[in-house]
Amino acid sequence: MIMPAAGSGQRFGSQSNKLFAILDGKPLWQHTVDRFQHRGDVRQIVLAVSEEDESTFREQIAAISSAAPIHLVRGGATRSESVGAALDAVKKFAAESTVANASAQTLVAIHDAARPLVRQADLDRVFAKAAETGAAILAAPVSGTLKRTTGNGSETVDRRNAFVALTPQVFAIDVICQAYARDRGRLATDDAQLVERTSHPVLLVPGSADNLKITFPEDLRIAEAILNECRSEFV
Ligand SMILES: Nc1ccn([C@@H]2O[C@H](COP(=O)(O)OP(=O)(O)OP(=O)(O)O)[C@@H](O)[C@H]2O)c(=O)n1
Ligand SMILES: C[C@](O)(CO)[C@H](O)COP(=O)(O)O
Repeated sequence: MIMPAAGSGQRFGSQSNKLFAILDGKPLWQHTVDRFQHRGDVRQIVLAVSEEDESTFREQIAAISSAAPIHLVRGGATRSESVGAALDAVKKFAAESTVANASAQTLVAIHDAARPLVRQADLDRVFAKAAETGAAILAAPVSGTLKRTTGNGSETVDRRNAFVALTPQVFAIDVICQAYARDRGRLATDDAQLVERTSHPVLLVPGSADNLKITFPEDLRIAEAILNECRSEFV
């Protein structure tokens, strides 16, 4: 598991990292880690964090029990740079693993630390599809009408076959490593975009729309309501 957690949370507007905001009694990032900690198919969690947040993450990690070891790496100025740094650590872990043929079997799941509400059923499906194809991501079908600005107004975008990418985005380790080796540093707002550039197909697995990314302050209140409403979906 790679969890990019080194953002500045500008749209959230708080003084500290939005991932330390309290959701249902504990920091937001810990809910996200919880979604993967107890699955049994996650061997390692690598959090990419900023220099200024590192000590706070270390303190909070020390205070929790974790089934899968949590490692910290220094994130970068963009989400892709943060993921690239974490990927270096995962490659080293896989190469040193005592599990027979670990590298070949290893899937790398990349999930925003700001998405605490991913459902176990969705995880089961995207992990299974990635194991089958080498590249699969959760994505939510577009339910509204899509518009795009034009020079003097707007136009409607055909929403058939249109999805909003979610996370986790799950890849065979050689697939994601080749993609990052080829395009690390080139602008990409998600990881699948880098894999698409290698012409490796990326399968979309329909995921729950409530797998929301905590971006704005109101998203935290929405997340609290969803968690209270259907807690059993997330354990
Ligand atoms: N340089 C960056 C930027 C983002 N992220 C992480 O990528 C995820 C998705 O990014 P986003 O929600 O955009 O977080 P921020 O970049 O912090 O938000 P903003 O764009 O509002 O500053 C978050 O878990 C964030 O911590 C990261 O690890 N490194
Ligand atoms: C990766 C992602 O969550 C997929 O929708 C999204 O692209 C992250 O974008 P952000 O601007 O870094 O939040």
